[in-house]
Amino acid sequence: MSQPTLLTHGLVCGYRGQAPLFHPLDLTLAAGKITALLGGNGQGKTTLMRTLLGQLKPLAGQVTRGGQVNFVPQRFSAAFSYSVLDMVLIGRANKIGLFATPSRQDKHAAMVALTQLGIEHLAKQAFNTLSGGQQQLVLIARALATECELLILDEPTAALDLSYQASVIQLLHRLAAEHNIAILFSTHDPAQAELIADEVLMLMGNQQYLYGSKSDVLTAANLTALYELPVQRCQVKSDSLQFSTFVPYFGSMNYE
Ligand SMILES: Nc1ncnc2c1ncn2[C@@H]1O[C@H](COP(=O)(O)OP(=O)(O)OP(=O)(O)O)[C@@H](O)[C@H]1O
Repeated sequence: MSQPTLLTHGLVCGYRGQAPLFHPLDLTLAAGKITALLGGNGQGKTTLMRTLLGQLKPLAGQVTRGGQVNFVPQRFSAAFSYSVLDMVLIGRANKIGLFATPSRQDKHAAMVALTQLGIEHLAKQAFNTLSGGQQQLVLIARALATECELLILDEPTAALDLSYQASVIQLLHRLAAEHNIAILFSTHDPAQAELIADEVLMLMGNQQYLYGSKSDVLTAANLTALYELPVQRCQVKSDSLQFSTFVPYFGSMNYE
């Protein structure tokens, strides 16, 4: 078993005066492993992530962090008109030190992160003038530049076109496999979890959740129960491709 980078024991999340979002959770995020977080709207994915990060206090239980954690939010509004390069350099603030200016090495690391996401051409542009999807890529680059041990990403592909979705999913896989980073990412797309996750946490509503290996948790039956619509596992086979994915059936209406 890889080294745990984050552990929770009996963790209960939620907001004061409201029922807990789910039953006590023992979660292990281990180096080199990817955990996908699925759940319907409002089931508590963002709340869980913010609790793991220490931004929200648990209602009960403990979170133990064993390394540097970085977070990629869904959205971020910058108070000033930073350039994209400056935004990524902010990710290295802990390495640069108070009142120091970024070194050549810091700028190189920031440019490498932008290049890994295929957006180095945006380096000089103002962050506030980018599209939502471009901003999302910059936030991922900023997290990459921190060289952290655990990366938590809130729907990192939500605003991205299919091509950038593929880049980000491949990048997450590479970060875990080659750099031994522990990754937790939330998604509404079970096909992404199927491609790269080792473990899956599925928030089912009514305080219930399923947590375990991808093969145990990410099944058509569980997804059908989660989304309350039929979801089928499909095998895609052609001369050059072979993979398994999930296809939802969007209702009984006749769309012709
Ligand atoms: N600051 C807050 N105070 C009180 N309740 C909140 C607060 N933030 C979120 N909630 C509630 O907590 C529940 C979980 O919200 P959360 O944002 O964690 O869900 P989510 O699974 O991330 O949803 P989505 O998939 O729509 O992003 C929701 O019912 C939401 O209304």
